[in-house]
Amino acid sequence: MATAVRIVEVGPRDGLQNEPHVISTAVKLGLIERLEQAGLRTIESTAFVSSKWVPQMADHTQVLLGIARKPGIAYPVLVPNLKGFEAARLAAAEEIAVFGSASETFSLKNINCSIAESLRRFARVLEASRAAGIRVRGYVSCALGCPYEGDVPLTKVAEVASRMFELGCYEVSMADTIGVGTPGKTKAMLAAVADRVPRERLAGHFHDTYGQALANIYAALESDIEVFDASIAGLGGCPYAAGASGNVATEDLVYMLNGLGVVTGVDLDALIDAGDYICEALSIRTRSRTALAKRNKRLL
Ligand SMILES: CC(=O)SCCNC(=O)CCNC(=O)[C@H](O)C(C)(C)COP(=O)(O)OP(=O)(O)OC[C@H]1O[C@@H](n2cnc3c(N)ncnc32)[C@H](O)[C@@H]1OP(=O)(O)O
Ligand SMILES: CC(=O)CC(=O)O
Repeated sequence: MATAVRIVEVGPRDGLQNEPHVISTAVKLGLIERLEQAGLRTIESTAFVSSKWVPQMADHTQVLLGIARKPGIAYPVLVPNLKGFEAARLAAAEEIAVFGSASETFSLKNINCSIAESLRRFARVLEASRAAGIRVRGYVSCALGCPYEGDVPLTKVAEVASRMFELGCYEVSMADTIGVGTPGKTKAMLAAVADRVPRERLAGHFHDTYGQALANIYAALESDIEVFDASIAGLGGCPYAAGASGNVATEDLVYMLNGLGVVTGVDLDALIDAGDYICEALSIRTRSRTALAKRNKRLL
């Protein structure tokens, strides 16, 4: 099992894209700053998608240009196509993430095109990124199930992941978009994908709908995965996956990894402060069990 894990914080993007309460650019920037202060070194900051589809990300350019960037910290942004790439490049993006799906129906609902067409779009984005010196991460949504199709064949999951890797994504994050996976299914999915993509180039992205996210991450750790996406306060969800809950809370992931003696470089107390900040701005209660325990019960 890994002795150190890299956490990709997706709160400012995944965490906020589905919140009915649209928050200001200034608060988003305040959140990113607090996440940096907590020690996170990869912070997915916004999405260059259509503001008609996802109004919560409409201020993407102001967010990316507004970050007081620190050396050693990556601020990837979601990009679905060349139009998004151009806008991200003009906002001086240094890293982007393309996002495909293993389910045909989810691809159509989420990005309005087939899987094959999405891969053609990503090929063009990766070519332009190479020319511009921009790093590209990849996502495969519905790796453990689809809200429209149910089970997704592992051959399809592995095929899409390997295509994204071959196109030049430096890392491919395998996403349980609707949080239906269990540890056994997680291991089987990772084994199928690892036949085609080196394990050290894979990451895990787990939503917590059925309360399985940490268990799935533990299974992924046992499968030699060393990079995990997480969202502050357990925020998150996708507008095209109704009923799915937030991502694994970053606070809960750090608490578990601390207990395992796995190094993350993240300070739990500072992380909980960042969670308080965004929950107050959204007028919601945190979904992190660790933050609740520390704040409400004053344990430890
Ligand atoms: C699992 C997850 O959580 S993934 C994250 C959540 N999902 C998302 O963010 C995806 C949201 N989806 C989208 O933004 C859209 O489906 C897109 C941009 C990917 C494609 O949309 P389409 O309507 O098929 O794009 P199309 O190329 O036909 O253009 C239609 C309009 O969108 C605009 N558009 C296309 N791409 C972009 C973009 N990247 N950014 C902003 N606007 C865009 C076009 O200019 C056009 O605008 P108009 O209607 O004013 O003329
Ligand atoms: C891009 C993502 O956010 C991945 C997913 O949850 O499917």
